[in-house]
Amino acid sequence: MDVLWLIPLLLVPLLMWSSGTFVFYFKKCFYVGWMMVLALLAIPLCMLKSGGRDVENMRIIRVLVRHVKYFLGLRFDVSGWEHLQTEGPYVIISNHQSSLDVLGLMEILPDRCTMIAKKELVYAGTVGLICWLGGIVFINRKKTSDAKSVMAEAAQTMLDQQIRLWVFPEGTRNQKEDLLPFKKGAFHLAVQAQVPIIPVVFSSYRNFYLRKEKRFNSGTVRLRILPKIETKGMTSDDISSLCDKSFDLMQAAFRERLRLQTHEQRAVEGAEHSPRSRLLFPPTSPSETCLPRPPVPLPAPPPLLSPRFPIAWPCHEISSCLVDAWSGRPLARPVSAVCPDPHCACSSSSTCTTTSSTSTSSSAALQAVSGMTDGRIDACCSSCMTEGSGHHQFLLCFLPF
Ligand SMILES: CCCCCCCCCCCCCCC(=O)SCCNC(=O)CCNC(=O)[C@H](O)C(C)(C)COP(=O)(O)OP(=O)(O)OC[C@H]1O[C@@H](n2cnc3c(N)ncnc32)[C@H](O)[C@@H]1OP(=O)(O)O
Ligand SMILES: CCCCCCCC/C=C\CCCCCCCC(=O)OC[C@@H](O)COP(=O)(O)O
Repeated sequence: MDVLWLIPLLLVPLLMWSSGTFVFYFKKCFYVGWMMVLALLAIPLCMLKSGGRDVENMRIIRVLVRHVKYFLGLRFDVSGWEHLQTEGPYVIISNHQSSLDVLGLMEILPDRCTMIAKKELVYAGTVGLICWLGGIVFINRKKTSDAKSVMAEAAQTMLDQQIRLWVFPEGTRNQKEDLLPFKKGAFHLAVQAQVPIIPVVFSSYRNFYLRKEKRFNSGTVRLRILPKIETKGMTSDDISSLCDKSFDLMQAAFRERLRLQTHEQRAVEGAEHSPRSRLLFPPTSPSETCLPRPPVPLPAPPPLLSPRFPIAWPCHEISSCLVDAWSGRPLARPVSAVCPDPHCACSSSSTCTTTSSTSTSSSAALQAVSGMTDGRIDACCSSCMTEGSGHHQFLLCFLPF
């Protein structure tokens, strides 16, 4: 009888280990439950700090939410921080896949920034109350005229109180492999207030979170903050083109990342099916911005590295390269080199992927760099890296014969 309580204690880890569906529900319930608890904790803190509804309460909410990702096995990889360094009010727009977006949002949420949300959220228990305390602007999506006047008021408040607003212009959650057409409210808002728009693109969650298939694994979300779009001097006549421009920019970034994700996923699936498959796992967090190729020679190799692999990356990068699926041992040596591809003066990582891994020019460049002759370049990682020197580099995988 005494040991009966042990059963659920053992059952949970067992089910977590054996059933993906159980993990899905467990994590979802944990997420909702824990957010409710955190909100309960945040309510008195916000009341003490501001005495009521105030955008400054978002600071408290941001701090409280930031650790939740660790419980869910999520990582956020942010690029383009510099674009958020903009003074004064602005409108942030981002794609919207799930309530998990809140975690990414809180990773980069600037000061004095709150959101536009559907009015139903205010009834979500403690979460609803904390949303209200955080100054979230609630709109009735079913009554466009009401929503429009609330947003017009918000435009004025943004200016009067120097507030930034985060809008999900898709207007609803969307797990498709593309963005939904944008609603116009965010663009009216920005034009009415004459403030810039900062687009933020969340990478697709499909490699770790699938609602229909009931899968919720660990994974990395890439958040890409794009350069701001100015609206000064624009009028309501410009709304459609502003909306189209923002959509096109975000869709291009989303699709580009999706292509890379597909590439990575195929590589992982290949590894699972072949004992000695040679796979390429792009490094986890390289800078995504490549500088133009410098007209200067390669940087001098750092000291204390193997003379055979003079510009080898540190150990953790080896796992980004070719790995034996059974033993986990690296099959290839990662070596960085200035990309030999003449087209690689790129502004985005998609251009980098065009470099053929086994091209003679790559081989020649690698051999020139490392003096290695008894092997071949097996693959070229799909992301660009920018060294401290400003050199645009690639991670090449050298496979010894
Ligand atoms: C400690 C624990 C704490 C936990 C805390 C967690 C806190 C985090 C909370 C995170 C919140 C996340 C919430 C996410 C959501 O709720 S998403 C859903 C709500 N958001 C939206 O709907 C996005 C904004 N929607 C819009 O902007 C729409 O445009 C809307 C105003 C609602 C109107 O919608 P609709 O009619 O369906 O579409 P259109 O865009 O086509 O508009 C119709 C015509 O109206 C014109 N229009 C739109 N807005 C305006 C305006 N402000 N002023 C003037 N005219 C406007 C638009 O141009 C269309 O006309 P035309 O076709 O151009 O002639
Ligand atoms: C007693 C009430 C119980 C309510 C329980 C629900 C509480 C939710 C709790 C925790 C999640 C925390 C994050 C909340 C933010 C959710 C924002 C969100 O994602 O809203 C969806 C909305 O954008 C679009 O809605 P639809 O896709 O159109 O539908």
